[in-house]
Amino acid sequence: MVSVSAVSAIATSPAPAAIRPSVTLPAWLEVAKPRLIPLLLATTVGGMALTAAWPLDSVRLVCTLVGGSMASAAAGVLNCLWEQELDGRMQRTSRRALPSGRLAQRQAFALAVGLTVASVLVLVLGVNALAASLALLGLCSYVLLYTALLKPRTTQNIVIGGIAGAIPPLVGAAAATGHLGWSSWWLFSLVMVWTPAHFWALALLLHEDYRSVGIPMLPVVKGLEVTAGAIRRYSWVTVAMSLAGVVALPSGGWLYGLLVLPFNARLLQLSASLLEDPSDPRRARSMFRWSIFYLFGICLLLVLARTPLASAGAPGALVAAALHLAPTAAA
Ligand code: HEM
Ligand SMILES: CC(C)=CCC/C(C)=C/CC/C(C)=C/COP(=O)(O)OP(=O)(O)O
Repeated sequence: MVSVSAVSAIATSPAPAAIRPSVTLPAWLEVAKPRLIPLLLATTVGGMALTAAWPLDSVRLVCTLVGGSMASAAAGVLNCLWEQELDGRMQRTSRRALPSGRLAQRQAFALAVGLTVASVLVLVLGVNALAASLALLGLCSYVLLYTALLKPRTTQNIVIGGIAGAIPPLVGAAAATGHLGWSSWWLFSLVMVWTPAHFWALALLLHEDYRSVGIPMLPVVKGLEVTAGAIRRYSWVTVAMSLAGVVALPSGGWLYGLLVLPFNARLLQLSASLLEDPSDPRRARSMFRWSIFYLFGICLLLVLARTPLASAGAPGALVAAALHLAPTAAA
């Protein structure tokens, strides 16, 4: 896998073929796409923090994160297997373990099966059947819906295929409570509307690579301006959706609502800047990086909102303190 720093190189280098990953991972680890997993787990924890069952006991928490990581890793390996030939033809991915022959297909397949079985076992035995089923649904929707069906066919591949990446919050909520409340669907929706700004910013940097292999990503088919316009619109939708977190949280919504504002302001600023010059790789790169920081930030705020201080209803406490002080001041 190519790291973000390699993405930087893509954006600035006139010869993308010369790009090297900043860190070379062992082949078996690389195919599991490990760099994506921390953010997928952060959204899983976000899904948990939205439930009344937060905080979870540590065994359940650890089993969910281990099982979720293994399901995501299995999905990554299956994606690499499915796209082995395509990856070999794209400059960004041609050095991946399968196309470059560092890992045999049979070994990768055994790894994917092993990870899937282990993930289901950990989730069923350590969490519950709903969390296990949702993790399997996430895996299947990434591999079958996004990778096999949509990616080679439509510019809306990542909009509909975004379902896969939005499932981890549902896994988190299911792990916490055994069912899916509307607040878990809120975080699911937020990740879905966040995905276009995240991915199309990267696609602006990589559009020539996608064009060369005929993958109909939005900038390839509709051009850079249309893509930047779409990123701008989805950024607005993401901002609007993020604000609903104030009511989705069982407590501490006020703190979340306050602290999410700078994250949103920066998202809108970067999307406006990108629209001014969609061909500027620095702007696209900033947008891509912020998208990742943004979603981590949202999940962190959801957890912060459920800390005892925030849950105590601090605005109420502030008002009470002010009322208490007022007579003293008047006297
Ligand atoms: C359809 C949905 C998505 C698509 C098409 C997509 C696509 C991509 C691509 C192509 C990369 C570059 C990978 C590389 O360097 O090889 C990337 C990076 C990344 N994606 Fe996404 N993504 C999607 C959704 C998500 C979701 C839901 C998350 C987590 C919640 C996520 C987290 C990340 C992270 C953390 C990176 C940076 C990896 C690094 O440090 O190298 N993505 N994404
Ligand atoms: C619950 C569960 C297991 C959910 C799985 C979610 C999951 C693994 C989402 C990954 C989304 C993603 C990073 C796609 C990469 O696009 P790409 O495959 O087009 O990127 P590439 O060109 O780098 O291969």
